[in-house]
Amino acid sequence: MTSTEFDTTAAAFVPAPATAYQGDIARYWNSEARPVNLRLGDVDGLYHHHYGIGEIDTAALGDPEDSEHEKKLITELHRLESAQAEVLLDHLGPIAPGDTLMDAGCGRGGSMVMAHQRFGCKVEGVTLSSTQAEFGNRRVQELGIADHVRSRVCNMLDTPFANGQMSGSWNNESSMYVDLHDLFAEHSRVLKVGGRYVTITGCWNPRYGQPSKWVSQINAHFECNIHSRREYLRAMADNRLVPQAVIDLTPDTLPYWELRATSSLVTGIEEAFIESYKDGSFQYVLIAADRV
Ligand SMILES: C[S@@+](CC[C@H](N)C(=O)[O-])C[C@H]1O[C@@H](n2cnc3c(N)ncnc32)[C@H](O)[C@@H]1O
Ligand SMILES: CC(C)=CCC/C(C)=C/COP(=O)(O)OP(=O)(O)O
Ligand SMILES: [Mg+2]
Repeated sequence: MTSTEFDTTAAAFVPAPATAYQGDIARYWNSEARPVNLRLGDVDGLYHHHYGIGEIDTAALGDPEDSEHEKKLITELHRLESAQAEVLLDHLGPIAPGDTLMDAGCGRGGSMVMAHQRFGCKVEGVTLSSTQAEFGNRRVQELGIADHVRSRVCNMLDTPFANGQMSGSWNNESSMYVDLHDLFAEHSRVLKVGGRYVTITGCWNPRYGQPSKWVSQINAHFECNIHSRREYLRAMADNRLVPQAVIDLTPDTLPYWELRATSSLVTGIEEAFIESYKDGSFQYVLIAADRV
């Protein structure tokens, strides 16, 4: 094994879940195969489990009566999901090819591939799902980048990485499955001083008062526990993560949801996202923080 290669035996090891809840989440993602995720990923081989941002390209969508319309709609939804990951990566700051990044809750690995393609760096992903880790590792083998990008089955609250090993780390729609104090303690441990942490997440808005019925519906749909914006900022402050940018992406994600609601790939959760974003009870937020 050369110094640039990963030890793939570590990627194949599947530990027992730390809690019964984590076992539920592992089972959930092991059996997930929704067309809204797989058909979008098939567009260019980047498989995401997050949502999209940006304006709809109506010219690319063309005429709704066109026989190719559904295919164009899928391509457009996928473009918006990749645009979301690009915005997350924009906020990591300068990353060098010799750096390592951590993707906490990496899903099928689309964001990790994009990070490597942009920075040339190593990317370590952790997910509770062995199906997702195998999928991600197969994909990077096909792309010939398995020496730089690796997924493993691992609890993001208790990773095998060394103190200060990471130049940057992120959660892309994966922080609603864990306690935020435990999560940010782990990011703070693995990040070097001066490293950057970024999250894009859905959070309930403290200005609304308490989680709305729509937020409760989203929690039940995904078996997750959405936190408030206040909780994010407090848990970061308690763990040496100092926000450098807090961006409300809610207006940028609404077009994605409104377009998705017209597609054949709807899953039934579209109304809860659209209504909660519109009534102000739920927000789609990016937070970038410096590890100090
Ligand atoms: C909605 S998906 C997001 C996937 C990915 N970040 C993306 O943008 O495509 C949520 C992910 O969080 C992971 N996850 C949830 N709790 C976790 C934990 N305690 N440790 C590691 N991964 C976890 C799940 O396994 C799943 O991969
Ligand atoms: C913003 C919030 C609250 C996200 C919850 C986490 C989640 C399930 C994200 C999308 O995953 P997915 O891409 O598998 O979902 P879907 O099948 O709906 O596209
Ligand atoms: Mg999806």
